[in-house]
Amino acid sequence: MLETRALCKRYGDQIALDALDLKVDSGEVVCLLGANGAGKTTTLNLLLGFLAPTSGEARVEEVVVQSDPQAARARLGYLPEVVQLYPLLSGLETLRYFADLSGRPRPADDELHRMLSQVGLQRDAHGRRVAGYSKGMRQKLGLAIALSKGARALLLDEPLSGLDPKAANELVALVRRLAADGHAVLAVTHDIFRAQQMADRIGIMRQGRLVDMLDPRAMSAAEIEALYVHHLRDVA
Ligand SMILES: Nc1ncnc2c1ncn2[C@@H]1O[C@H](COP(=O)(O)OP(=O)(O)OP(=O)(O)O)[C@@H](O)[C@H]1O
Repeated sequence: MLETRALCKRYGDQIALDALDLKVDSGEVVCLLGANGAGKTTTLNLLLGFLAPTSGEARVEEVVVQSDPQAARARLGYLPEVVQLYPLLSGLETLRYFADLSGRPRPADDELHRMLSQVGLQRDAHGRRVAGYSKGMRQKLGLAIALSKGARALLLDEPLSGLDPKAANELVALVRRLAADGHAVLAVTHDIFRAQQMADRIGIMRQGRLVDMLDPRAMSAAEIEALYVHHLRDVA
């Protein structure tokens, strides 16, 4: 569902992304770990069509992003690190607003309630103003917005940052449920422990390159961390 083929991004002499080959299938969660500047956000931005590649290509459900960025984006759900919401709207009104913005017929309120419940927002929160939502509730609402397009491919940028352990656990469980439903999820994170819980595969990036792909089912978080640190040391 998500694919990059020899994807490169250069800024002058600076290589932000170097020949990335990556595939995320339906039902799969892939987490990308990497130090600051490793190329993680560049990867997401190329898949979103926010950046043009220097060479190679990015595909969303076989649509080449650079050829048809609108069609590719229509197939993508994106959860940015900081979800921008209107504080005076309720969760339900927020979904109505984004549904209207999309230009597609707005789903009935029952369906919007179902989407909010699907991401774990309790019914009594649906009508409450977003201003009173916790960070975890905002992330869940952000995911509901992403899902309300019907997208099966999801990009998550630091989805767990700033969440307390309970909220982080809930979000991890939600991402696993979405994968079980057939979504393909690519998540960027610095959280090795949560990546181990959430991912089917963990990619380690360094200086624009994917230097390792780990199976978190076969490793403990401590073993993943040790390998990660080893890769970081290689640079120094
Ligand atoms: N507009 C730009 N002009 C020049 N260099 C850039 C630009 N955007 C990104 N870069 C460089 O590309 C490289 C990859 O950046 P990127 O933001 O993808 O890293 P990252 O892995 O997401 O880091 P972080 O964990 O800090 O978010 C970095 O060296 C960065 O300085």
